[in-house]
Amino acid sequence: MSHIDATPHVLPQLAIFTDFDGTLVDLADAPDQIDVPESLAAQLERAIRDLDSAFAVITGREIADIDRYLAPLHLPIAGAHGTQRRRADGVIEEVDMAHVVAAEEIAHSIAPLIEANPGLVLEAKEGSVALHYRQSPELETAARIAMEDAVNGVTDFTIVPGKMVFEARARGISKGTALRAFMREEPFLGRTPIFIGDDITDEDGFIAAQELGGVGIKLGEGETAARMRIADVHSVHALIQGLGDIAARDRDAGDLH
Ligand SMILES: O=P(O)(O)OC[C@H]1O[C@H](O[C@H]2O[C@H](CO)[C@@H](O)[C@H](O)[C@H]2O)[C@H](O)[C@@H](O)[C@@H]1O
Repeated sequence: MSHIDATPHVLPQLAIFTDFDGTLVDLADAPDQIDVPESLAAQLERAIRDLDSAFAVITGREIADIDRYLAPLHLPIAGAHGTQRRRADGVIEEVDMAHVVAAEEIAHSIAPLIEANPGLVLEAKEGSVALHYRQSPELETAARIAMEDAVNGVTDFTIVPGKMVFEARARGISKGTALRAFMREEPFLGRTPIFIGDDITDEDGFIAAQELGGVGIKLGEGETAARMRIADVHSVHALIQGLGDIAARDRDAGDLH
């Protein structure tokens, strides 16, 4: 008679990194119109406890935005595409003033286009700029040209296209550099990184996670470097909760031996 080993497999200790818009919350018509489920913060808090706090948000938004949407949580966060970073010990790293000034100059150059086209939305962030055309898709080309002109006027900035948005950020900074920085620190150090995201700006995060022995998980369709895919925001919530449950199970099993 064959013997089936019923012992559950023990997962490596994971560090979970996730994007915010389109991954933790569904997309909306404008940045301030997202619907954040009331239960989300509590649900994340439970999973994060089970993951020994090895959980961070890596987003294009500013840190303050995520704090507001996930209150009362105060997570490790990389904001503005890696320009800002709050470490797990709560310390917020200083943003390079040159990047702050360059982003202000870009926002200033774009301002006349916004005044002439109320359907465009400009988000001036600390060290990066987003120009949204979701409400006026016919202005995509005008938005791209205006961003290119503005970025050409400053040193060392680049444009990353996102979902109905052109984002300007400093060269050499990305979600990948942010993930790598977290992975050099406790409580992430030595763990296996997983990065979950939905957009082109998340590709650097997928690549970094995979180069560090982990996995990128892409939500939805489209070309990607990520090795795995997930269907929707609801499944992301379920995945995070499930990984937390498994981490708790493995820890309890370890305690018994
Ligand atoms: O890295 P993320 O957390 O995905 O942030 C990327 C950008 O997300 C936001 O814009 C996107 O979501 C909006 C709300 O759903 C949507 O209206 C817009 O079209 C999307 O591009 C945010 O406003 C940006 O600052 C982030 O960089």
